[in-house]
Amino acid sequence: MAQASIGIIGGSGLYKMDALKDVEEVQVQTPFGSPSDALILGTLDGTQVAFLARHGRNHTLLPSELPFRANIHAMKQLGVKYLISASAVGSLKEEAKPLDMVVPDQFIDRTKNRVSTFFGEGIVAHIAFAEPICQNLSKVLADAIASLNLPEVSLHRGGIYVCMEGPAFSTKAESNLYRSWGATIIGMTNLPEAKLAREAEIAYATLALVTDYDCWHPDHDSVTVEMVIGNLQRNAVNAQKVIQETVRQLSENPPPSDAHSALKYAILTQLDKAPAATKEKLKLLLQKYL
Ligand SMILES: CSC[C@H]1O[C@H](OP(=O)(O)O)[C@H](O)[C@@H]1O
Ligand SMILES: Nc1ncnc2[nH]cnc12
Repeated sequence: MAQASIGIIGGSGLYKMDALKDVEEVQVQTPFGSPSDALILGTLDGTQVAFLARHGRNHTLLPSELPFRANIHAMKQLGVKYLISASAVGSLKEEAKPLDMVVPDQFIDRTKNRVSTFFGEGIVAHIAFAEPICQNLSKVLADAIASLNLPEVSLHRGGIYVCMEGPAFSTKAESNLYRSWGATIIGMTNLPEAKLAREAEIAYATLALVTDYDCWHPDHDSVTVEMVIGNLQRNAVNAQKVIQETVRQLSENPPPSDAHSALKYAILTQLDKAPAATKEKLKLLLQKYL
């Protein structure tokens, strides 16, 4: 199978990368089922990347229905070491305006119904997640945004992404609660993905594209799908430029990442005593440690 060390997951409104060349669709099968869609392999300025539409290319999957494990496992099978997630988010702070870009560094988990580990069935692992997003990859991403000087787009380095279950948007009481916690943005997808990427020893960073002020702002209408997709489409060209520039910088100077050895001290179970079937299922993640 063709390989790519850089992966891109496109969220709501970002279902393809227009600048990809030499495109090849790959149907990847995993021990955790099928990914959200075929992965699209192609080159960006000569660098091989793998792209996946998180909700499927026709947006047919709810956040709670996303096959997060299959998506990350598929990226791992293709050799991905750096994963950039482009996602629509609501803003919980006045200064993060629609069309702005946030590169968050923390999460708060408000999901209820997500499987966010590859482990279990006889093999126990606890990854460190105090720093849930790779800071070195985030720096490359944020520097790429800054270097483009995009008109009318402010960059916010760092911030807390609240990951809610959905699919309904928040109540005003919830939105104000998250504001009182100091959170910056809200979405429904990035936290399980970041956990699984860490377990798969893939560096993960979020390019959060602000589409709305959720429902707390007295001077702005409450979020609707129309608002999210409308603003995302207005920003899609910028988002793709950012991804292209990030890929260019990563290919020239791939940074070290603690994520690349995340399982080193995380596995509790003595692997020589672990069930053979589970070892086989997790072979791709564990092979370094067997
Ligand atoms: C279409 S509005 C809500 C939807 O948009 C965000 O998706 P993604 O993170 O994949 O860009 C949000 O998380 C919800 O899934
Ligand atoms: N306000 C919001 N809440 C949750 N997910 C979102 N995605 C985009 N805007 C959002």
